[in-house]
Amino acid sequence: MESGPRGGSRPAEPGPCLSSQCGADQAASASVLSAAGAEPGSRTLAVAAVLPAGGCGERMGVPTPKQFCPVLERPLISYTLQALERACWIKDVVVVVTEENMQAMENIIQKYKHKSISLVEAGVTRHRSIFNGLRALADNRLNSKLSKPEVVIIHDAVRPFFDEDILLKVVTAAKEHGCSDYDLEFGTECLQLALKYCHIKAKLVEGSPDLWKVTYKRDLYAAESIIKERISQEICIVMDPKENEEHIGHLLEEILKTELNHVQVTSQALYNAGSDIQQINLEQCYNFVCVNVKTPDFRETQKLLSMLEESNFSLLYPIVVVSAHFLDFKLVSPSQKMESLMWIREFAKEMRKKNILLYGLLINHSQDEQKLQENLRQGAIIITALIKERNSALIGQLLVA
Ligand SMILES: Nc1ccn([C@@H]2O[C@H](COP(=O)(O)OP(=O)(O)OP(=O)(O)O)[C@@H](O)[C@H]2O)c(=O)n1
Ligand SMILES: O=P(O)(O)OC[C@@H](O)[C@@H](O)[C@@H](O)CO
Repeated sequence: MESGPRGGSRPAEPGPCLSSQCGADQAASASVLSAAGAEPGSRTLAVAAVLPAGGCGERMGVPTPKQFCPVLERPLISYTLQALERACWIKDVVVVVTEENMQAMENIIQKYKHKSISLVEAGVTRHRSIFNGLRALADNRLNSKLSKPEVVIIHDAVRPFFDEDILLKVVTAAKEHGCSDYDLEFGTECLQLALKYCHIKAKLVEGSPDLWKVTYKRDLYAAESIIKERISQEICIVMDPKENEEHIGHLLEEILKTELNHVQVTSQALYNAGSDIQQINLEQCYNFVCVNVKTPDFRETQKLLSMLEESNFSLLYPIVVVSAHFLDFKLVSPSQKMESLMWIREFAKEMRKKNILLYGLLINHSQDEQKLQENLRQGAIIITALIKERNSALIGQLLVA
């Protein structure tokens, strides 16, 4: 964290936060930042961020620099940018990358629709990279769009987990606090450098445990597990309200709630294929179970898939769709149904290209209430595993409960 030169600010642009929270949070954060501002009239503080991303990740031991390593098929740095973009009050983000990775970084920005980003060439050490980023902000030489900030957040591109609160704390402290000898003695090398070369007073703010840095290969696995867990907290069951799908759908909902007592399970009806997905409040949900009871078997699944395809919900995270088919195995054997269900294999390949993981599940719709409960429980276990694992090797498979 460094204090930057004073200057104006341009309107904040929300990043690709799929959440509608951005607006409300922005207002709350803006008032905190205004309060932190020393100027009369509660002017909002001009804040920018520099992300050093010019390292080669030697300790990771893989040829790709760790900031570009895929986590659930999206480069790690994109998660860090996404987390920064939740703080809509950060006006500009300068990402510092090596010349050879400049194009790769441009592609990431374009693909994941990151906003307000400028690229600067890295230096041979982390501190030189940071210096290049700061200089670009100070000189305003990158392009006329960059505004001179009062506070600059410096955040390693390889620390993808943090929330807006810690950013606010650090920014507020940067504005408010003077030097603490203790922090300078026992803080990081950055604080020493700030004092030695810039005579800038610094304050150490305690971070949260999730601020850890991806350094070794095991950290990439940990990051992937954390992300998988975060996006598995909500399941939406989709069914047709007019058919007996509703009844079986609610039974499945109850059992999933019991199996996964910390996970939010909701149910939704899809009224017609053309309806806007936002209207049915499926935002921020990355897991769907479609209940198909009557023929044509895939009506609900197809409706949902076309809605998901139209939306961009799968841009940032892979979406799991489980197409659940209820058959009474006494009346219709799974093998009889197999042929019509084979479409799922081809369809799943298509969906995969859109980052939607489609799985099939046959549940024995037994007339015996106790057996049905048992089958639903087994189905719930399979659904849970599919959602938690997000295994792309299993897409298009028909699992049986
Ligand atoms: N010349 C450098 C070196 C590092 N970094 C960045 O500084 C952050 C933290 O550094 P570190 O974890 O040490 O990254 P690497 O230098 O890539 O890793 P290693 O030391 O294992 O080579 C990373 O985002 C890294 O890309 C940078 O911008 N420029
Ligand atoms: O080389 P290490 O992994 O110990 O740390 C790199 C640090 O310099 C870097 O992460 C800064 O954020 C610490 O101030």
